[in-house]
Amino acid sequence: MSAERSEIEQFMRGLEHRNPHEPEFHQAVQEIAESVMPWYLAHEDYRKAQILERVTEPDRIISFRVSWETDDGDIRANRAWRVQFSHALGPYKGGLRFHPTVTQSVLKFLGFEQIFKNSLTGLPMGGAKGGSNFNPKGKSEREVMRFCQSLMTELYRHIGEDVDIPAGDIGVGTREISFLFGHYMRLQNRWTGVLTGKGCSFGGSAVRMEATGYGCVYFCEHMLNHHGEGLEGKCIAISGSGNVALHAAEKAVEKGARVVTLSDSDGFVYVREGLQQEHLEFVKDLKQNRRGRISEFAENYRGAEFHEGEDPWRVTCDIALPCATQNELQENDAEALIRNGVMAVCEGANMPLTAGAARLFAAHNILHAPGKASNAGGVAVSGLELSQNAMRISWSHDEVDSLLQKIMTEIHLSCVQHGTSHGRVDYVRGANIAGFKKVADAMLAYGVF
Ligand SMILES: NC(=O)C1=CN([C@@H]2O[C@H](COP(=O)(O)OP(=O)(O)OC[C@H]3O[C@@H](n4cnc5c(N)ncnc54)[C@H](O)[C@@H]3O)[C@@H](O)[C@H]2O)C=CC1
Ligand SMILES: O=C(O)CCC(=O)C(=O)O
Repeated sequence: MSAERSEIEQFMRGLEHRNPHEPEFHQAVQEIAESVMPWYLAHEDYRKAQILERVTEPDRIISFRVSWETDDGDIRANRAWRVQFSHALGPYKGGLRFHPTVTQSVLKFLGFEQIFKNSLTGLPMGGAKGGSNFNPKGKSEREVMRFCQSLMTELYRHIGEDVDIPAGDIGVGTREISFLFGHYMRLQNRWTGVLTGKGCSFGGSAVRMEATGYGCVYFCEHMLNHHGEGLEGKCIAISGSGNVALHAAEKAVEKGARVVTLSDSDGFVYVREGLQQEHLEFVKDLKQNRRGRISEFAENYRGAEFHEGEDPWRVTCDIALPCATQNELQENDAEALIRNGVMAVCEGANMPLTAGAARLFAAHNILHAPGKASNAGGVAVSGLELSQNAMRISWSHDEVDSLLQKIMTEIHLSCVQHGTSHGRVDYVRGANIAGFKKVADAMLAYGVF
């Protein structure tokens, strides 16, 4: 066994022992450890300062009960967390997720990834994530409002514009951010940019809603261009039908690609001719306002097929954009995509590939952009929202979009710079080393911290 391999195994054994029953967190750390270990071992100062051991231990985890009342007057209790992982590069920053699958392990993996993603944006932001096992599906507007207000009644003590600035994620969109923000103001009696993803008429930034999906397509285009290819005419399979999936689809269609799928947890829709803007508007209204299922799209449009209980990875495509959730694309899905000729996989979601699927793509030289690089556009525009709030100004759509494009270009360059060997770019390694190095240097500069 090589020295590197045995260091990784020894490090992971210790981490698993200290953090039992947290498989998602182990997976996210293992990916970073595999990428950075050779470089880490070559730098005695980082090793001596125990950077890897310290950066995998959250600064703190706040866990609390959220009690709320249903419309029928019944009392419910959920569990919520805020994982403040690292503020080495700036105030804690990262979304809130409301979904029944939320656990401490899921939020630790997301908070950990957020440290390096935020580092890649070049903006001064640390890494955090939070959320609750609350399921918004089937809840009335008033129930969601009462839940958000109860959650903020505890969370407000732990956040602040220079301390920790939450935002949205799965199950938390503009509606939820508005309820949370309104309640924060009531509790604190002051207006401050303590959350991002706010409505544009009350301190939100232009393009924040679109930024993750648009940024993912900008990154994908750079990755293709760098390898002598382009987006125009490419067939794209997208999973999910939420904020990230729909805006990725919108930008890809605008750039002349043929987007053939969208999905939710019930199944996927397939449109051979490619989705049009009119279809995307229908799904936006369906998901954001009517809160319906993707199958309703197929019921309303001839030529759209609904595949119940399946994910979209068996359709023939050039590019796959997984934009739903973690570990949604597994080894057998990767095999099917490779068999069908996929050339690039660009992650809109956080850690949507299992480790086995990622290994298969690497072994077949398929271009693979990890979420911490390709979906960083969302948090980057959140960073720009913070700047606008601090300056009490609003930038136009075009101003923010051009800054977003610039940031995605820089992130792509960082991946190329740190991930190229023998003429091939390993985007996973490049993103991990580029993101990690800045955090490690800051920790070193702070001394014992
Ligand atoms: N909203 C943002 O700005 C950012 C989001 N992300 C990531 O993108 C992904 C999607 O987030 P959003 O679009 O914001 O959330 P959303 O709540 O708007 O949409 C989530 C989508 O994923 C699907 N989904 C969720 N759980 C699923 C499951 N178990 N099986 C199949 N489908 C499932 C839902 O049906 C929905 O279509 C997540 O991984 C999130 O962490 C990453 C960066 C920023
Ligand atoms: O905008 C933000 O602060 C966080 C976005 C997020 O949660 C993510 O990048 O996964």
